[in-house]
Amino acid sequence: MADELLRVENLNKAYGDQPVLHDINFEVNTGEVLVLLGPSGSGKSTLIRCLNGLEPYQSGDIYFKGDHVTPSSKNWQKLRQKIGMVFQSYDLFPNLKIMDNITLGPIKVQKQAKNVAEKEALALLDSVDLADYAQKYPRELSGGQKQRIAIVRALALHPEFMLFDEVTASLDPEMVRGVLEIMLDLAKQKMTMIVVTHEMNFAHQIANQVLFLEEGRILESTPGAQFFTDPKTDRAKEFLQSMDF
Ligand SMILES: Nc1ncnc2c1ncn2[C@@H]1O[C@H](COP(=O)(O)OP(=O)(O)OP(=O)(O)O)[C@@H](O)[C@H]1O
Repeated sequence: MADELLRVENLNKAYGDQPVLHDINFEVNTGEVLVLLGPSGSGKSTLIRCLNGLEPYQSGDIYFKGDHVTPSSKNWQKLRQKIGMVFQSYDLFPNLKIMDNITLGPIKVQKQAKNVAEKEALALLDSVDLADYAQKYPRELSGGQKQRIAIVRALALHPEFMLFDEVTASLDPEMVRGVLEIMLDLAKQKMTMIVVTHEMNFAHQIANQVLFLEEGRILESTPGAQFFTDPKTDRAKEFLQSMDF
């Protein structure tokens, strides 16, 4: 397919002798948002971590823009540079100011000139209404602000797609909206994303495609618009009900 960005074929993953992902197959097209849903322990985080090379997997194939990538290969390094990842815990460096947290990667890894990296960081900070915080330390920010910085830090590396793993799960309710709005904006700008979330209204708004996992298997792969109005499986219906959707 012309605009296919990522394809996963028959991915299997076990922790020790406990299988956690079984024959996972899916693809994501450029500009699309794939939302992973499923009960706790169904394997969503593990799948995201396999895609980013944080977890080895036992078998299966991953293709990026049609190229086969394997964790031991050079092109895997290239793939990782194209991926922006944001986790539940923001992982900002506590001893670095916000500006330095954001520009560290662009300067050290991508060899950008400091003034160029800082100019872009300021523009990104401005886009999330945090330009005034450039010279502050992470401890001076709220959880929601830190998470917005974590997103900006990932964007500063010019990723071709973004992985978001429950980025609002540890935030106070009043902080959640600001972070989700940034993700909705990114979707409008056609950033390709894979998103794990427990926020069903947000998932409904953002998903082009939903993968519903249970016990490490994809029970359904359904267009977002349909999943939330007419899921294919009873398990997905029960799941949505359990999430008060
Ligand atoms: N590092 C690990 N070592 C061993 N087992 C693990 C490890 N990480 C996860 N698991 C197991 O793998 C399975 C899938 O976990 P995973 O965290 O991927 O689920 P999840 O769908 O993201 O759950 P949640 O919604 O609660 O975050 C679970 O049975 C979990 O206990």
